[in-house]
Amino acid sequence: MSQSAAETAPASDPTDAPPVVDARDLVKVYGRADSAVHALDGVSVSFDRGAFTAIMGPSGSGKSTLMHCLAGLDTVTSGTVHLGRTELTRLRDKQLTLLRRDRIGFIFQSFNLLPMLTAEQNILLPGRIAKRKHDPARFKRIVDVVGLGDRLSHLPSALSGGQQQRVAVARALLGDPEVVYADEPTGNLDSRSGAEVLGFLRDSARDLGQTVIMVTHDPVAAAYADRVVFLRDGRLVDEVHEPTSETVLDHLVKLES
Ligand SMILES: Nc1ncnc2c1ncn2[C@@H]1O[C@H](COP(=O)(O)OP(=O)(O)OP(=O)(O)O)[C@@H](O)[C@H]1O
Repeated sequence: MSQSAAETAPASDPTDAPPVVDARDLVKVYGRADSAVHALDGVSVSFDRGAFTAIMGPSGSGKSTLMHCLAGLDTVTSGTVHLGRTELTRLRDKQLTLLRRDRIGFIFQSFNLLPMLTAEQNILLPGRIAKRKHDPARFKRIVDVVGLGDRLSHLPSALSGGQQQRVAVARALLGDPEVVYADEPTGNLDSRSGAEVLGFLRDSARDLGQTVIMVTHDPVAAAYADRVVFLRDGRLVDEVHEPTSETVLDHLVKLES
């Protein structure tokens, strides 16, 4: 780069930015000796800021294990996981709990809302537990984006499945986490509500620079991502950029054959 170009380059050139999440040579073995299962068998993968990535593969290929190891929900047998500059795989349980609370957002298939709290209280709960002040402008923006404005005082039981998952999405996004992990986020939703939730995840990546990593079985859901990585037998075997449901399905069929 010439000197003048270097002088005018933005202070944080995204091409220089380290990945938000970086996994190197991950191995996860469950059980011992004869009953040992190599759920992850040397996986190296990284995820850039603002990227929406889907993890796919046949049943038992290691998708959930990979996500749990990336998110510090499970320990690895060997290998490293970094979140930014922090090596998760070196942290003790208490430090991991704080890291998950403060730096990671989670969205689960079963929504995981507290039934006695309103939608608004559910969205604000992680911040209250962490004794973090929330940014009212961000709260309003996220609630508007996910279309919950007139439902905030409702209990989860008075909300549809799609609305409950939107509460979970808003809850995951509010604290401005470095990464959001979504585990089959549309598994319990009809196709229209599922499409809405996936649209919010895609928009949060594009508009808010949110890094999103999603495990899914559904090629239609994966097509909302920027990139799909494929696992088979605990190994990363393929990836597709700018996926469509057809290209994802083609790859899955090849993997299963
Ligand atoms: N706690 C555990 N103890 C023993 N084996 C396990 C455990 N968790 C997962 N496994 C095994 O590890 C392998 C990978 O499982 P994992 O759940 O990660 O796959 P997956 O791709 O998410 O599967 P699915 O699509 O069916 O949810 C499988 O062989 C599974 O049986």
